[in-house]
Amino acid sequence: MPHPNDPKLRSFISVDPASDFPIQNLPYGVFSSKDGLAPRVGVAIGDYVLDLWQLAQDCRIDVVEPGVFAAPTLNPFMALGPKVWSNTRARIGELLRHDYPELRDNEKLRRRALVPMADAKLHLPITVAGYTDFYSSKEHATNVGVMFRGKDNALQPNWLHMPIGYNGRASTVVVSGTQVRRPRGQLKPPNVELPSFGACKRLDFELEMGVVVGQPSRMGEMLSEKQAEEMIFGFVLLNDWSARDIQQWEYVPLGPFQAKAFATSISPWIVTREALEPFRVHGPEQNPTPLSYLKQAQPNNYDMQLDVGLRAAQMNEAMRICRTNFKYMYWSSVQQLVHHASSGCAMNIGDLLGSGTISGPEKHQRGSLLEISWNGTEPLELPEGRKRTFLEDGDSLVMRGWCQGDGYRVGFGEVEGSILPAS
Ligand SMILES: O=C(O)/C=C/C(=O)CC(=O)CC(=O)O
Ligand SMILES: [Ca+2]
Ligand SMILES: [Mg+2]
Repeated sequence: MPHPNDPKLRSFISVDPASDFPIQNLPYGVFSSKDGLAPRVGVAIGDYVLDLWQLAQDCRIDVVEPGVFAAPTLNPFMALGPKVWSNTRARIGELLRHDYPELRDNEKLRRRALVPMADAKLHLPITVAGYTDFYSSKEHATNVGVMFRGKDNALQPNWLHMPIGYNGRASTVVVSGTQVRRPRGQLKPPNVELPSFGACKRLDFELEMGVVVGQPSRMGEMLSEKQAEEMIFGFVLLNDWSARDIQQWEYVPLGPFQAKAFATSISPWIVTREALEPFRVHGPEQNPTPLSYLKQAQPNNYDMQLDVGLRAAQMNEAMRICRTNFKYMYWSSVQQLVHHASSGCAMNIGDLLGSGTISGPEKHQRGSLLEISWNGTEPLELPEGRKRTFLEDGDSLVMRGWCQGDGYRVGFGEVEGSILPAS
């Protein structure tokens, strides 16, 4: 049997080379369709969603209990562990191959199991157990540090020794397409003496990737690089919406709180770690050498292109405002997970780890408006004379990500959200 990542594989379903969802990808999600059935587990292939519950009911995927695919969340499937994840993906890849007749030639089953993407509603794919957000792009941390604390205190002394993070809110993680209401909070601009409570005036996005943790670790247990890697089920695109004015006033000394608690958006498709395997690369050199528990024996970064578009209410299409790459991250997702468990903190199935804002060395690689507009001092020019320092009501933000293979791409689709006025 060919390897499920083989670039030569083709499906009997025709897939455009520019599609994010060729047979080499097979990302998992939760969907419902016009048939009135409850939300269940599916896999994206070209312009279709493959209904895994229908396939399993028909005994076509015997590696798992059909019940796990009837669930409105991937948590029960993730609980089965990496061997089952891998065997299931291999079996789905086999069923979709152009030279494998079992599904290809069974018209009745095909009609039940292949739902046009256009008819599918995509749901939040996991029950988010906990949400942690890191701060692992050196370029982003330096830019924010310069703006918030000045050039001499930009990177704090701990930053080069460990992945810095904070515990965020799982309760407000939403799926792409969910509208985001402008938050209210305490504001105290530097030139004003006392704080007031009101609508955020400096609403921002943050371009991030999210790691979906698919296996638990025990309280008190440390993780090796290998153990941490094997706990990672896959990745999603993540937008850590941020209220910069609330953040600037509240963050000392415990870090972001309400500024980042009102909404975090993720893409509906989880691209598996296994599908990203061919795109592994080394991250930037780490100097000083990390303490031994954080050392990496293998490359744990990914060559993944990322772009962000902004569409104001009056614009027909989004304008690209950032183009960067996940490979620039200083601390890898594996190091973040190892560090997260290093005190004995238990990890749960369904934990979501934000990578931290992904910026890069160049100006066009800045992953937030805070950096793009340099704290509001260099407005971004949109078509027809419009300008932006931060997000306005009605603005829509779209993030995309993909790894480019030879003649195909392994992509994430998009995470989109638009801004509603404060209530
Ligand atoms: O105070 C600071 O230095 C800034 C902290 C953040 O903005 C937290 C955050 O979300 C980090 C990130 O996404 O990289
Ligand atoms: Ca963030
Ligand atoms: Mg958030």
